[in-house]
Amino acid sequence: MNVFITRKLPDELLQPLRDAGISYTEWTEPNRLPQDELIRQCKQHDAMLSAGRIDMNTHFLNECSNLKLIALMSVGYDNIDIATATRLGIPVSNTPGVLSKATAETAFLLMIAAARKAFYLHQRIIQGEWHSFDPFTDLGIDLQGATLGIFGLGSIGYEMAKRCKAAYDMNIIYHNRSSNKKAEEELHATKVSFETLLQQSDVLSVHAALTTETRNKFDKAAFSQMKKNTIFINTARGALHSEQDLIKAIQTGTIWGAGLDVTNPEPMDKNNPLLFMPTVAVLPHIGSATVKTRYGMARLAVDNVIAGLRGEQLPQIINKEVYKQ
Ligand SMILES: NC(=O)C1=CN([C@@H]2O[C@H](COP(=O)(O)OP(=O)(O)OC[C@H]3O[C@@H](n4cnc5c(N)ncnc54)[C@H](O)[C@@H]3O)[C@@H](O)[C@H]2O)C=CC1
Ligand SMILES: O=C(O)C(=O)CO
Repeated sequence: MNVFITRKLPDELLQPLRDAGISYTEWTEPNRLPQDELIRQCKQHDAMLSAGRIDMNTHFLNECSNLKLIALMSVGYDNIDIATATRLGIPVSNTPGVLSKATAETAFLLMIAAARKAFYLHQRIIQGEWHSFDPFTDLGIDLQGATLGIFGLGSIGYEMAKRCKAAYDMNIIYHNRSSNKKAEEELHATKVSFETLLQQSDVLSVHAALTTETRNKFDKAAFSQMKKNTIFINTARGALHSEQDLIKAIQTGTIWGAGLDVTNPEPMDKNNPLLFMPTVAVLPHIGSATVKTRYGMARLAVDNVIAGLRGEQLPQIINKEVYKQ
């Protein structure tokens, strides 16, 4: 039994594979894995461990229907055609939970950075402009007691809400498909309509998966309903917001600013106007990038590979239906 791993992982994380008698090939090149090479590799392997965002479209899956499983090292699975994987009988797993705290901390960091223009001021210092800051006009905004609106109150949204409540006693409102009783009881969170979320949030933090329903959810119409002081945070997926509409909303003062860990496309162009706006903070999709979290994700992915190659049900299966066919 063997597995193709799309990126080099620390050797100690692969010991369980060796112990289980599973051999592996890692993609060690610094450049991104081209799809024809991915297909060539996957045709020669029984499983694939996807460490990094790779487009697993219908063509790829049809070509690689030999795979006994695909283990993603991410919680999001918008980059794989799950319906086709299911039709072909390929179980797909992800890594929920282990990355929730680290990703929420990234959202929290971006919120403060945008509120206090931190990334912009850092750039000014590098440019030798320590005194560029006007102490009466270049001020930030306070977060104490502000209203935090969460779009998609699942695992990461809950951790973000918990941090905002503890640090700033923020009032929590959320819009979700179902009620989150834990957040309502512990954080006094209130479920609201999408319109109320837009109209009442001082900070609006996006934590829902990218689906056909959520794509472009935050567009001109949405930004125009927000408050002038709203900070828009997105650590979910860049395609949930319209970048052009966000740029206009900030340039025209419709909203205050934004904190983005995800963009569309990734990487973001180095001349993107968002990178030069005082009230915007951008990070290169590092939500889960801490040692403990990344190791936890890799361990879960490896456990899924071992279970799948032993013919067992994957511990973190996305497409359970695959076992019912
Ligand atoms: N920036 C980063 O590095 C990371 C980004 N992510 C992104 O964060 C997303 C969320 O992750 P988790 O919190 O673990 O997922 P989750 O499944 O625990 O939470 C997502 C929540 O969004 C809700 N939701 C989905 N569609 C909705 C809609 N149309 N309207 C309202 N609510 C909706 C769901 O009901 C659920 O409660 C992932 O799908 C991924 O795209 C996840 C980890 C790291
Ligand atoms: O897990 C995810 O969905 C990510 O975006 C990367 O950790």
